[in-house]
Amino acid sequence: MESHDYDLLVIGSGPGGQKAAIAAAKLGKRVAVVERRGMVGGVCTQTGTIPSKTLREAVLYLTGYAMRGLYGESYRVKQDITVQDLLARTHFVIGREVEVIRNQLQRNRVDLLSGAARFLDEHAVEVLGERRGEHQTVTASKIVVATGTKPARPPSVEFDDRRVVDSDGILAMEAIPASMVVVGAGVIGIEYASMFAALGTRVTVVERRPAMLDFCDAEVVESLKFHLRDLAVTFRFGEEVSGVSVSERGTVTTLASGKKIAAETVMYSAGRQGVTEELAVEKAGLEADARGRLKVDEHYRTVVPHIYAVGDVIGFPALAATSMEQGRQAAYHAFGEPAGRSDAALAPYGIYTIPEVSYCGATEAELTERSVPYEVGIARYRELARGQIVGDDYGMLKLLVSPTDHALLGVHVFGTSATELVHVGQAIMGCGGTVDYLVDAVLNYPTLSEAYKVAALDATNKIRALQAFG
Ligand SMILES: Cc1cc2nc3c(=O)[nH]c(=O)nc-3n(C[C@H](O)[C@H](O)[C@H](O)COP(=O)(O)OP(=O)(O)OC[C@H]3O[C@@H](n4cnc5c(N)ncnc54)[C@H](O)[C@@H]3O)c2cc1C
Ligand SMILES: NC(=O)c1ccc[n+]([C@@H]2O[C@H](COP(=O)([O-])OP(=O)(O)OC[C@H]3O[C@@H](n4cnc5c(N)ncnc54)[C@H](O)[C@@H]3O)[C@@H](O)[C@H]2O)c1
Repeated sequence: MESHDYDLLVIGSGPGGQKAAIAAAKLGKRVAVVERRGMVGGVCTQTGTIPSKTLREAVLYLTGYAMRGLYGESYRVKQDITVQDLLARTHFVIGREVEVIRNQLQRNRVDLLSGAARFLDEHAVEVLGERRGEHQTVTASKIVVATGTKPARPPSVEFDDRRVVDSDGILAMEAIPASMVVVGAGVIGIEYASMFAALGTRVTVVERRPAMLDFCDAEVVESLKFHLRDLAVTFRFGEEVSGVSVSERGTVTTLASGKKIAAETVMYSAGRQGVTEELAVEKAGLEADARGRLKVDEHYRTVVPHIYAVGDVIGFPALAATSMEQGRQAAYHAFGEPAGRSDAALAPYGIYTIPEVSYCGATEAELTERSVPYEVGIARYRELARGQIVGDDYGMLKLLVSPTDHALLGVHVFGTSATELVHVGQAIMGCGGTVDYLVDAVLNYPTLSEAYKVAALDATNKIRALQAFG
């Protein structure tokens, strides 16, 4: 180990890279992270999770959307919302987050090397700085690749970062468009579609598949579609974009079916590509697949045992939360530190649409497919005092419960604070708890968490009613 500059070299400072670096530093290892200038914190902090979630918060606040149930449909905090209003908050949060990350790395004595990394061999990496000729070679006994993804850009479409953009380009928009086509109804597409719809943009979502977010609870997705349609979103499912033409007057998106859609802006959110091209992975004995992703084993080891890969560059589930955990697990494994394995089946999903969606555990469709019997318990926010107080009359929490042993099989939440609430159910499932705990528990009042008790009572009442038949 002593012959190398570092015990661990991490390539990429997104959530996966950060946690790998800090975990190794806490084990007393000499660690460095390589990151390009202006990208500290990764896609997560600079162009993905943090900006999109801050933008959403700014949209919710300034449009007064969440309060319209209380004060009426015309309620606004600010009449003419500008891009500057929205982006000011985003830039502020990004700046603060970058400071936090830099500080955490510094106080854990992790070196931050500025530049683009490229493998020279399986232990050596060249770091190319911004200026010509500015480069250094570093060696490490273990390496973690956490280089993430970038938006996939179909070669047939000309992105001009003004009228035809992807989720990176949308953050540099100059004005809020009156109309927009969103290509791809994945999580990114639907999150941005709902933000712009709340701002008053006429949004058309084009999706090749016949449905969206099909991994979520079908009833929740139905409710979400209903809400988005109510915000004037048009869905074109089962339709493929065949081309986009641009002129000074705007864009025209042509679908394979022959339909044409005129809009001020087109936002592509049709998948992402692993960032491995510039890394020269072949020099280290690695090979990326057609989508730029690296293959790993259950310990996040690539085919070269001292090189690990974590985060979006290894593909599904490609979330900030899972990337962080993979980073920590990889570092522990690399240095022989025992680590408990987190149960992937209990990793929650949080979709920051307006309204938001979150779930953990199984869906009804999965349980039906596996012939697992379940009972459903539902709580509607409009019947909760807190639901009334916050003006959410559409939210709901659904529990899927085993009628035999009362185990909690899944939690699905739609509406205010869904992404926070889901963790109560996750904790119960993670600890092998049952719905009976919720039936007997006393919860703060008035809260949205009370939904758990209401839904638990609903489920157990139904189970009891069935048992009456013997
Ligand atoms: C619009 C959007 C919204 C999202 N919202 C959410 C959300 O709400 N919740 C959630 O959990 N996830 C969300 N995600 C996904 C989340 O951002 C990713 O899962 C997460 O960022 C992946 O982390 P990572 O560690 O793989 O690295 P990334 O964050 O992808 O960062 C990788 C870093 O590696 C650097 N890098 C690449 N190549 C090199 C090189 N050769 N040399 C040096 N550095 C290099 C890049 O510059 C980049 O900074 C969102 C993503 C997008 C795009
Ligand atoms: N809240 C969150 O957790 C969150 C938020 C945003 C992103 N993410 C992560 O980022 C990743 C990338 O998200 P994404 O939405 O870009 O990718 P995705 O692959 O999930 O969705 C892309 C969609 O575009 C469709 N599509 C592709 N080409 C098309 C075409 N020509 N015409 C019409 N439709 C087309 C695909 O059928 C697919 O449904 C995901 O893995 C997601 O987990 C997570």
